[in-house]
Amino acid sequence: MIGLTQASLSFGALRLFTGLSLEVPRGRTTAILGPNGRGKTTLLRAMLGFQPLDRGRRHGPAIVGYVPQHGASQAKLSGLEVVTMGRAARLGLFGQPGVRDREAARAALVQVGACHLADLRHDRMSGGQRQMILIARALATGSDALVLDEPTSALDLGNQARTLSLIAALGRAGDRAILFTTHDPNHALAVADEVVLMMPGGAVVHGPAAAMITPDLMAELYGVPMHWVRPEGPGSRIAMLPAFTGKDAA
Ligand SMILES: Nc1ncnc2c1ncn2[C@@H]1O[C@H](COP(=O)(O)OP(=O)(O)OP(=O)(O)O)[C@@H](O)[C@H]1O
Repeated sequence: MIGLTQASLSFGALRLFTGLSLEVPRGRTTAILGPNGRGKTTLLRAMLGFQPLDRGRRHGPAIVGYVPQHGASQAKLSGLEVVTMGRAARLGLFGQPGVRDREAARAALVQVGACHLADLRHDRMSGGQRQMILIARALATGSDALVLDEPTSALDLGNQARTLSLIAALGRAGDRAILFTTHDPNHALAVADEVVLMMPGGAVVHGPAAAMITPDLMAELYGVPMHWVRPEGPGSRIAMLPAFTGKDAA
């Protein structure tokens, strides 16, 4: 569906990836993890076809639903108007959205549970509301591929949970290739089938989420010890946390 074949990219001495082959098929969800500045956004942009490669090939649909990191507010546009912008790539140069485009936008709002935001100005929405509108805009493209750059990073815990549940539900529907970046291994483990680790030093490894989200690999990725926390009780979920010295240190 969407992927790279034998792809290499460096910025001067900074080697982002070399000979990387990565495929996100329809019905699968892939998460990308790596330290700050390692190249996660650039890898997404390469998958989208926005970032030229030094070597190798990108393949995928011409139209991809894209949710950028900290998506800018679309001043003065209503929620529905922002979502309708997702149809732009399907209109001609001077084309105006028609009935089908407005229907697609409304359907996307329903899908993310944000109909109540249709008439609210995007620049007056909270961060979580804006994010739902930007995800709806990506869905309104009608693309089979959905790419999200740190979709939870600016959100409170409630909105993180809602956004993760939505991505997981879209994944379970099985009709899209989904790719997202995250700084939280727990989010990757809960939502993704496959995980890509952009290791310090230039290596990129990928595989099934359960094989990639381990204390050893996470410690190597982030440079701090990591450990599992196994809570008890119904509804609890195993979590991976970094070890650090807190106020209770001896
Ligand atoms: N067009 C460019 N030319 C040169 N360097 C670039 C270019 N685009 C990005 N970089 C550099 O590539 C590196 C990776 O940036 P990128 O934004 O992809 O990292 P990231 O892993 O998404 O970071 P973060 O977790 O902080 O969001 C950074 O050092 C950045 O400055």
